Amino acid sequence: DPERAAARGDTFSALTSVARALGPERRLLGLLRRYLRGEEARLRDLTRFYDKVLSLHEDSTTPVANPLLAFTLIKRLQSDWRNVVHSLEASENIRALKDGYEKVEQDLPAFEDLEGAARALMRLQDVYMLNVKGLARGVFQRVTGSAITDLYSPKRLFSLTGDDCFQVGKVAYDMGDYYHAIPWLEEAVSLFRGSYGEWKTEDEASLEDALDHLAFAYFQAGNVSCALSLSREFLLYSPDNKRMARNVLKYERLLAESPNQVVTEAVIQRPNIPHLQTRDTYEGLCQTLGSQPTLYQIPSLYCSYETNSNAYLLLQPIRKEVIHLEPYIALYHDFISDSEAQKIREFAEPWLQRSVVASGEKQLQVEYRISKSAWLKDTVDPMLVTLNHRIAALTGLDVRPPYAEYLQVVNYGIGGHYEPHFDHATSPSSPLYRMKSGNRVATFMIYLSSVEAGGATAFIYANLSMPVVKNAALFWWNLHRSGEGDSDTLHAGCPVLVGDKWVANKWIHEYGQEFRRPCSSSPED
Ligand SMILES: O=C(O)CCC(=O)C(=O)O
Ligand SMILES: [Fe+2]
Repeated sequence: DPERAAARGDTFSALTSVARALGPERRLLGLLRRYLRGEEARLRDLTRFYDKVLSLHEDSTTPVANPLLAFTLIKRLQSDWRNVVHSLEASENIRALKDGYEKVEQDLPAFEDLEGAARALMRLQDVYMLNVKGLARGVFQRVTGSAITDLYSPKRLFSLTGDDCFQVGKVAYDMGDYYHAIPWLEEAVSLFRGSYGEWKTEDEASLEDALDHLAFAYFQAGNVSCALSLSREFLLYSPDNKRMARNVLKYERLLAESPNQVVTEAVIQRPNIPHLQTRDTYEGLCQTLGSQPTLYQIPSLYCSYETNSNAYLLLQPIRKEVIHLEPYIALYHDFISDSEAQKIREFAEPWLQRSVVASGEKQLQVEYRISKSAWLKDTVDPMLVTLNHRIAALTGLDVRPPYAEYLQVVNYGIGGHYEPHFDHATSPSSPLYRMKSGNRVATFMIYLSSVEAGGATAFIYANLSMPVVKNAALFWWNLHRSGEGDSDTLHAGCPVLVGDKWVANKWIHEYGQEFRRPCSSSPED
């Protein structure tokens, strides 16, 4: 049933699924409201009984002289107090809350979602060079040396609690990633210190937990002196903890054996995923958000109204901006209308599934592509046929099946991204060839939404990144005229910092285009 909520563990990978998780939370709010009302009424009634009995005791006249008062004293002690003490009201209230929770439970995000969301925060921290302290305070600032740049200014600051930061740090800690664990646990410790003694029912962790994890993370990262001072602080709060006492002795011994440990603070390397050789270039492009002014000074790049001598386009020309020449990349402004974009998002929504990438003959879910996607056949709505005509008119290419794929609609998740990749197949066993219409000669990608920050489309070797332009479409050739893949088309969808990013891909294949894009034996074309 496509209308069902996202599969458990798959909430974080599309913002529309995250938004859908507001539903179960609203139900939980309703349950808690009823519970609170019930408990308030119960406590009000108990207070009334308490006040009534207390006032009898505070009365200066001897209460037992009056037979009515004497009777009620006996009755209270024989019956009223028992009813008060053994009241089932409290457990009935909590039972209703728990039963309600159990009904909602199957629709709640799973632990994998928490992990995915935590990793998203760390990704944003890395790619946009955000500092954790700022993030925890709710600001999105890039800090490089002494320069601070606001990447996004929220209308209302939303800050994280010590327990929130602890959970992010814990995800990194459990993966042995102390590079990320340390700043998040540092923040957790500092926030917990600031609110020590304030009990919060919803918290999973305490100052002691944060100190314990941070001390061990520092030890693992080679910083014994920090490990030692945090462990000592832990013992102030839990002096009876034998394990921590042993750790303190161990750290003291280590420092006595090699005292230079005190000064040489080990520098921890950020964990690097080996598949990404181009990380620095890629992240640089994501940060500059497409502001490459030199680009627009090249005279061969131009703006024009594309008509292609096509009757449709003569009536309604579309503004084309050539962004780059080798590889050729063009942006078509206002390719679709707001309502068309909205309709496409709505058609796709019920069918969205975690995006996959081709790996050999297989399709895999991977950390380097965080989104959900759906394929929309042209039969879903006549509007999609109109869209194909428009693409064909603009590009001069045949986009009728099987010369092009169905429209792939993509919704990115929290910190959603698609790391540098090629759209065309680079292996002869790729599932792309199942269509029997050759490789993906061109990409026509439509921006179906705007984003508040991040989410640019970066072309690694062309050294440019295209900020999301709502309703615009980006076109590029993936293959040289020879049919050879153009390695300069390596591109990526940068992590979405703030916003709900949607794109739609129309991948156009080689076959069917023979007379529209004549081939060439020159590898440069
Ligand atoms: O989202 C983007 O900006 C790029 C998406 C992309 O490259 C893809 O879906 O293949
Ligand atoms: Fe792509």
